[in-house]
Amino acid sequence: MLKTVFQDWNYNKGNIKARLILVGFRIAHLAIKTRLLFIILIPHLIIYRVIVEWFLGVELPYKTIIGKGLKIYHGQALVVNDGTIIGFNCTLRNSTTIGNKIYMDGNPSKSPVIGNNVDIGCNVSIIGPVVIGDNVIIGAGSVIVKNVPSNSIVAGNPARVIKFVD
Ligand SMILES: CC(C)(COP(=O)(O)OP(=O)(O)OC[C@H]1O[C@@H](n2cnc3c(N)ncnc32)[C@H](O)[C@@H]1OP(=O)(O)O)[C@@H](O)C(=O)NCCC(=O)NCCS
Ligand SMILES: CC(=O)OC[C@H](N)C(=O)O
Repeated sequence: MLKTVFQDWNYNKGNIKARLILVGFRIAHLAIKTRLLFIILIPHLIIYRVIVEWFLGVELPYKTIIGKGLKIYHGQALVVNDGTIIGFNCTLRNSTTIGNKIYMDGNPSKSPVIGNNVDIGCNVSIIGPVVIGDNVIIGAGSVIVKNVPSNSIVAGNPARVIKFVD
């Protein structure tokens, strides 16, 4: 866990806000490991929620699974559903939502699964049980409701592949 914290720290050089959010998140995430850790971490979970969610406007729930080396640029209005899985070396930006959808029968869908080295532009919505491959760039303002292949650049609403990268 310390290795992950150091990697996040290095990846967010000069970005004190992202560093604060990620140290808080990594500690909070330990609460999923055991019931005892959850109980010990209750004060931290409350402080994390109030500072990061209410004051900084970033909803990164402690249950979310996120690989090391996450970058958060301009962390405003960033909302991630707690069932989301994000790989390593990914980037999140402002005004982005990663979440599920509610079907007509009232049941929620699964949340997105995002691969490694995925750079998500600003104002992006990734909704539903979609899988995003590795080495992907998602253009600003994209709406993603379908799977995205690895090694691609996608953009638009609905998002489409605009390029494949080597
Ligand atoms: C997606 C992105 C990486 C593509 O960059 P690129 O590889 O240089 O692509 P190009 O500028 O050559 O554009 C290729 C085509 O995709 C379109 N396109 C590019 N970005 C787009 C976007 N965000 N939404 C819709 N279409 C887009 C272009 O209009 C162009 O279409 P055309 O071939 O019909 O003319 C980039 O445009 C982008 O959106 N990056 C996000 C960065 C970001 O969020 N910055 C904000 C910082 S807070
Ligand atoms: C708003 C802006 O251009 O930010 C640049 C920043 N490096 C990013 O990619 O998020």
